[in-house]
Amino acid sequence: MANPPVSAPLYDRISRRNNIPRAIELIILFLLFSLLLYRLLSLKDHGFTWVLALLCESWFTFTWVLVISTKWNQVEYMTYPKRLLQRKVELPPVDMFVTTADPVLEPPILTVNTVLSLLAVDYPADKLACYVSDDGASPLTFYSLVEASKFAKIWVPFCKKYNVQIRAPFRFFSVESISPQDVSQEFQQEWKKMKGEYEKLSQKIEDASKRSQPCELTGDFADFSNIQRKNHPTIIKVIWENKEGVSNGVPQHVIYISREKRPKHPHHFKAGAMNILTRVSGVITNAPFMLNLDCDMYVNNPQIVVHAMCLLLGVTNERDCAFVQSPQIFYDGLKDDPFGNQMVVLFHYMVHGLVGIQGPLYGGTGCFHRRKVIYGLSPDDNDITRKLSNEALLKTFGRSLEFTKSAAKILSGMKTSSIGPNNISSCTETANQVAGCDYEYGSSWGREVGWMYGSTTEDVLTGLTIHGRGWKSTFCSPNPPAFLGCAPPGGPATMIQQKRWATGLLEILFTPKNPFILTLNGKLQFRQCLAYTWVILWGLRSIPELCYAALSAYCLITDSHFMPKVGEPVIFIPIALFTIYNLYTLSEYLRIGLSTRAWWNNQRIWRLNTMIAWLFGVLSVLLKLLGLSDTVFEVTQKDQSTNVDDNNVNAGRFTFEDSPSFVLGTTILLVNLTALAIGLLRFRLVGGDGNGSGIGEFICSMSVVLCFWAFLRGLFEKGKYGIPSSTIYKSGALALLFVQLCKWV
Ligand SMILES: O=c1ccn([C@@H]2O[C@H](COP(=O)(O)OP(=O)(O)O[C@H]3O[C@H](CO)[C@@H](O)[C@H](O)[C@H]3O)[C@@H](O)[C@H]2O)c(=O)[nH]1
Ligand SMILES: [Mn+2]
Repeated sequence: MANPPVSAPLYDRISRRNNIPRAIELIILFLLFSLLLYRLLSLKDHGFTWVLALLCESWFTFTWVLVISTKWNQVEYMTYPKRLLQRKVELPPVDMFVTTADPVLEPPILTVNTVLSLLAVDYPADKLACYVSDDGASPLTFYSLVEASKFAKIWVPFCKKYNVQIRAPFRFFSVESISPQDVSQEFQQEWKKMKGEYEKLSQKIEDASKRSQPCELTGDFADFSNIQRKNHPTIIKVIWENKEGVSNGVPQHVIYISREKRPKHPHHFKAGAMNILTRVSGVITNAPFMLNLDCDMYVNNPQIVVHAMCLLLGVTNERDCAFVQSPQIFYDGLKDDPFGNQMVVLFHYMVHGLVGIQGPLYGGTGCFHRRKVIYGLSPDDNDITRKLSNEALLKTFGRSLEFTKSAAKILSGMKTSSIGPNNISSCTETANQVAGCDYEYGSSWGREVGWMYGSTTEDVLTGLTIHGRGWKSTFCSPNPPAFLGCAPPGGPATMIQQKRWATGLLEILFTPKNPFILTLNGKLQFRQCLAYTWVILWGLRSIPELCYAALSAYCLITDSHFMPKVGEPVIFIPIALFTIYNLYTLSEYLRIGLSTRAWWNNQRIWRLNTMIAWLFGVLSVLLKLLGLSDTVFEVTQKDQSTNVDDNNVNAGRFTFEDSPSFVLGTTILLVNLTALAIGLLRFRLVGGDGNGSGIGEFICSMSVVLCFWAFLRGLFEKGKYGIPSSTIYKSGALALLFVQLCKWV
């Protein structure tokens, strides 16, 4: 095949055809409106149940409008890295960031693998630097990285020589667990050697983690002695510095940062860590592009940096590409997604819909940023010079002259072709200064520049701010997938994560950067605003869903109804809605090759997430608004492999613990079980007179019970798969209370 001309585009933007889904979505909307109309017209003949049902259904309809708008034009990007390489242009430098926060919840071997996979990407090594932020201030993490960097010196050349695809060794050796047969003798030998070396490395880290200290805290480790995790000075360590230029294709620098922490200073969780990474790298390498990864997400496609560059460099107008987001895809996903945390469908339809509006949300990991965008630039900033005055720079970026100089370079678009000072130690003093916990006071960090503060989903807030300034973003989903991460392993961990998301998203509503303000006063597009609204109101959806679940139970208990009766022709509306909606969501799964089982699991788990985790999210935002407690970023537990547990047999099973979330869940289940029992008993004794509860209420309560199937099983199980008896007692009492209340009302 002839080479494409040098002017061939670096990417294509392709619209998906989705006329049939659109039509079905509109039918569902029509049915929803009909239901609302019916409620309104018959409101005066019914009591508060009707009003409550009307309110809930209005909210569902509102949500559905947001969904339709978001999914309307779905767009994909195709990138052509070969064309970029053919152009023989000089590729720009990239600073790569990794965040980790807790050596127990986030085993260092994971961080090590993420870093190794980054160091081995296919990109000119002299353009790359890697910075690791450790909010755990853990000597174990530092030790692991030091050991890993030694291994990197053989691992990176090995990957590049044989062009291996998976460059995170733990995956490479588990996917290809036996030495490959159909390859050269030489490769087989090196493969064995490499496997041995990697095993040594993991053993070292494993052993170190069992000791109270990984090694003696002297020399390079002295900074870690006598420190507390939440109270210590900045620790910056140059793990690896390539003074004599690049050798063996290993990137220039690997730098470890544990920012200063003091009990009285807010540290803003991950957003704070990202800002420190930005500033420290700013004074050292100051690359115009930055890639950020969570510690639990490794590079799965070594070409990804070049793919991203196709977009970042390929757009004719920079405003079309403030950042390049890759999808979150997870390795070792359990079959049929029992915890509903792989989010494949969400990404496939909703996110691609966003891609067709103003671009995907920033997802916190797997994202390439333009540094100048992070520095607060707008696409049509005309008065750059005003921003570049010394005074303005110091006010915005803080008191470090060196840093403001580096920021000025970025803002004025000065090219930095290769990176770094030749000697990092010359800038460690500045680096320490900008990593200090009082550095940001009086500056614009977290408000106008950098990662934004005020939400535990700093990613969405930061992306929203960028879109609000009029930038667009792009999506990069090459094959094989760019990055693979690990999903929370099990019931409680998923709940914690969902709760944090709902909290953080709702917090955004109460910041000056909420999507409505940014649409009115800023440059957020209207439909992008609707999409953001859909996301940030996740938590609030818990209330109508809970009311709806309670409503059907209430009706069964009191022999009343909130659905049309069987005799009425309008019963057709809810039945059609229920059927079409479920078939439609099922088809979304089947169309992308997922199973019916996966659909079923996801439908159920998302009801649980909504009713339980999101409600607690709403509560924590309420407590914050009332000034009673602040929201925190609870780090999710990571396992290297999600199915080491009990040899896979129990891998997908829900686990429980004694926490308010599970009390709520168990209560909902018990209430609906009781209601069904009461309803059935009455039906058998007195028969239906057509005025009390009917098929509609039964179906609703049955669906709730089906959604809470995991809890139903949990009632009868022991150990971690069983609901603790204390939880059952509390829920039982609450359920009884509910039944009594129903009778009194
Ligand atoms: O004080 C903190 C807390 C967390 N982290 C890091 O933040 C990342 C994400 O934390 P994790 O517990 O894995 O949360 P997830 O819910 O899995 O993260 C998703 O949601 C977050 C909040 O929306 C985003 O920041 C993440 O990128 C996105 O993957 C990890 O690398 C942590 O080490 C810090 O650096 N400092
Ligand atoms: Mn994570």
